[in-house]
Amino acid sequence: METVDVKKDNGIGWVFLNRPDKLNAINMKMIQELLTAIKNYEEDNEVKVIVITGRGKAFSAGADISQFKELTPAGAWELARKGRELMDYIERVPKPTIAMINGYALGGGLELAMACDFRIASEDAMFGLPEINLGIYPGFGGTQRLLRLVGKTKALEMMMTGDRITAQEAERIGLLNKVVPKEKLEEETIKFAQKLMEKSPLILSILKSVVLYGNDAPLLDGLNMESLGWGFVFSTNDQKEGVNAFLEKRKPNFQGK
Ligand SMILES: CCCCC/C=C/C(=O)SCCNC(=O)CCNC(=O)[C@H](O)C(C)(C)COP(=O)(O)OP(=O)(O)OC[C@H]1O[C@@H](n2cnc3c(N)ncnc32)[C@H](O)[C@@H]1OP(=O)(O)O
Repeated sequence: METVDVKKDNGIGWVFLNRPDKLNAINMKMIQELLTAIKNYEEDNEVKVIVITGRGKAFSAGADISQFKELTPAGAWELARKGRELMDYIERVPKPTIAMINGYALGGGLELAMACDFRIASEDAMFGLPEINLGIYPGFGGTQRLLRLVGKTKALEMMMTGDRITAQEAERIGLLNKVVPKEKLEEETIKFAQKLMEKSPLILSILKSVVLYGNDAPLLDGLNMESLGWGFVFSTNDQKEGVNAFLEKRKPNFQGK
């Protein structure tokens, strides 16, 4: 692949945005290659957790602005649609996803990070949705995802001013799970991923789909989905293993079945 590279290591499927000289700006090629990488990891039983990060000094400085110059309305719609489809796919992939944010996460770069389940950032990372300064607005799902993550007040402030915020501020408003020293970013991300890998991948995927369903549904529908899923979990071996392990005072050995 040209714009993305991948590496499998101890249950983690790493995805590297790989246009460091352009601060990993996201073009159509990268959208396609990211989708391929995620789909491959979805099918790969050795991959339990997917981590997306950037090569170089940025996670991603957003959609590639150079492609906007000649964009027709139809082309803009296609780009927005393909980008959104990618973000929606990442959000719904039935494995935990982590954005490991190693620098700027701006515009479409932040939208990509927000499509992941978790965001871990180095303390010098910077965040923002500066699209408004280009006479546009977030189009990879950011208007909706930021709203749900941090609430209307901060979401509108970030989108309407285009101002950047620090990692500390991003953590304070609920955009990040964790901020860590730069030199510990990879180590802390791996630790977090390992914690997830100790759980049942099957139950994690059911849990994820229940939570995502509830994020977009009326409360009663979400609660019903929770109860149904909760019943379904009792048809799995991992539920039996979890309960037996507790009663037998040992660590569970989940098989994802
Ligand atoms: C249709 C669907 C759209 C979906 C909605 C999403 C929209 C977007 O994401 S719009 C883009 C939003 N992002 C930005 O506005 C950030 C733009 N970049 C910057 O402001 C700066 O690059 C910086 C503050 C992030 C870093 O500044 P600095 O350290 O001085 O680095 P350079 O500006 O010299 O950048 C190095 C190199 O990278 C190119 N580049 C950076 N960002 C982008 C980008 N978003 N698109 C295209 N190219 C980008 C920059 O032009 C430099 O390239 P060279 O000039 O060839 O060295």
